Amino acid sequence: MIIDQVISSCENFGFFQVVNHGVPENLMDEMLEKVHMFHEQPSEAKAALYTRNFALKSTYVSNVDLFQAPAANWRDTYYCSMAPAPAKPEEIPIILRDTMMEYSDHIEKLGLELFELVSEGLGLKRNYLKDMECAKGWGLLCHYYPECHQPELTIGTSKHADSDFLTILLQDNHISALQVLHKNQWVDVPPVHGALIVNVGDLLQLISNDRLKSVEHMVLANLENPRASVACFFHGTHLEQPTRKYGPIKELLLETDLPKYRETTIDEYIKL
Ligand SMILES: O=C(O)CCC(=O)C(=O)O
Ligand SMILES: [Fe+2]
Repeated sequence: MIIDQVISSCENFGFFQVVNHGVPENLMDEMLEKVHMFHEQPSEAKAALYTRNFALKSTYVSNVDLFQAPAANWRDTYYCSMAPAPAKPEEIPIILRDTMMEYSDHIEKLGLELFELVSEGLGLKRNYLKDMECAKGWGLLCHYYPECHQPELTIGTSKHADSDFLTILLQDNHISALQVLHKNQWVDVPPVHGALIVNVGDLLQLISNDRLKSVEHMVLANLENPRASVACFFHGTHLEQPTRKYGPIKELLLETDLPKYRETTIDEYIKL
């Protein structure tokens, strides 16, 4: 039953919300609280981490794509690489360290379970996506959207689909700012306390040959309060294996169903 629900949500919406996921609710609340605390420190306390050198495993930056994107987002991000080459504990800001390590243990388990469910839902062996190492490379993006005095002129996160296999998103409890595109309409995804959001990313769309669709989403800026979120990106192992190519999974191609994508490296896809 659960497998059917997961797969039909991924096919029809590109995302779903999950409860009873095994991540303790108080840990989720604590994680968000710590993200607020980290970002709400004075700039001097965060300056040492501020960099656009994304080869580093623990970084703080305003707008990852500031110099490439047509417009800036009203958003700052602390990024921490978790696998396969995790940041050293001492590289993680002390405010976030313990909570983040505990949270990431739970998220790793949940991620593996989700890849198992998706594999089975696609009619593949339970370990198929895990064996493809879809769950092997991942990191946490701790976003912060300060309150914005001109929200009608500003966007928190502009429209995009995630450039990964799967994202597990924890969003702040008190603000509805996330929207997903469904049948050409922007639909609010208001926070549900204790729930996590799972997005299909572009790479899962690619390897499933469009059977699953990545979901376009964005975040509105808001006047009243700052908002935090934590996105866990299962982005593959392109840093460690830059030449590895991904294409539609052969077992999913029926006689009438030709590959919609050619094989590509993740770096090539990201550049495009
Ligand atoms: O802050 C959010 O709710 C969404 C963040 C997001 O879309 C992303 O990190 O890709
Ligand atoms: Fe996203």
